[in-house]
Amino acid sequence: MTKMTETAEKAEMLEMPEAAETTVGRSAADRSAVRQDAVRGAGPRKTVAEVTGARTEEAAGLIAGARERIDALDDRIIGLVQERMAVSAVIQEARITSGGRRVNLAREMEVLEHFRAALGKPGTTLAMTLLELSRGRV
Ligand SMILES: O=C(O)C(=O)C[C@]1(C(=O)O)C=C[C@@H](O)C=C1
Repeated sequence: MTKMTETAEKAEMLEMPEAAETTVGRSAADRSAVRQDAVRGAGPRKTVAEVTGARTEEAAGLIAGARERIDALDDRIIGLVQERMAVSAVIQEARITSGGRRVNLAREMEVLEHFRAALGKPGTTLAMTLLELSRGRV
């Protein structure tokens, strides 16, 4: 298992921001972080350990890659939630226009049970949030 480079490790241990700013002796992951900081005009940068909680470059690299996948998944989840809200609005609009009520509690119970069966108690909480986002948009 590869340890953090000596320079990076020393800079972290001694809390030397000026040393931490240099790219010399830094891992590829650290150099990438330095570039990202420069792009967004950030202040003193954090070490890989601070950003990822990892203590080795191997773990830091794995975490960085997995976080990219999580960000991509979160984007898709957000897109799906927005799509769900739009479909729900179509249903509610049709029901209200036909003279019915916006809310249909029996259906909401089905949705809650669907999520509870798949994800347990936190699934119910998630479904309640989805219903809150979907209800009353028309
Ligand atoms: O299925 C319906 O009848 C809807 O109106 C959709 C929906 C939902 O977003 O799931 C929204 C409001 C209702 O109270 C019940 C469910």
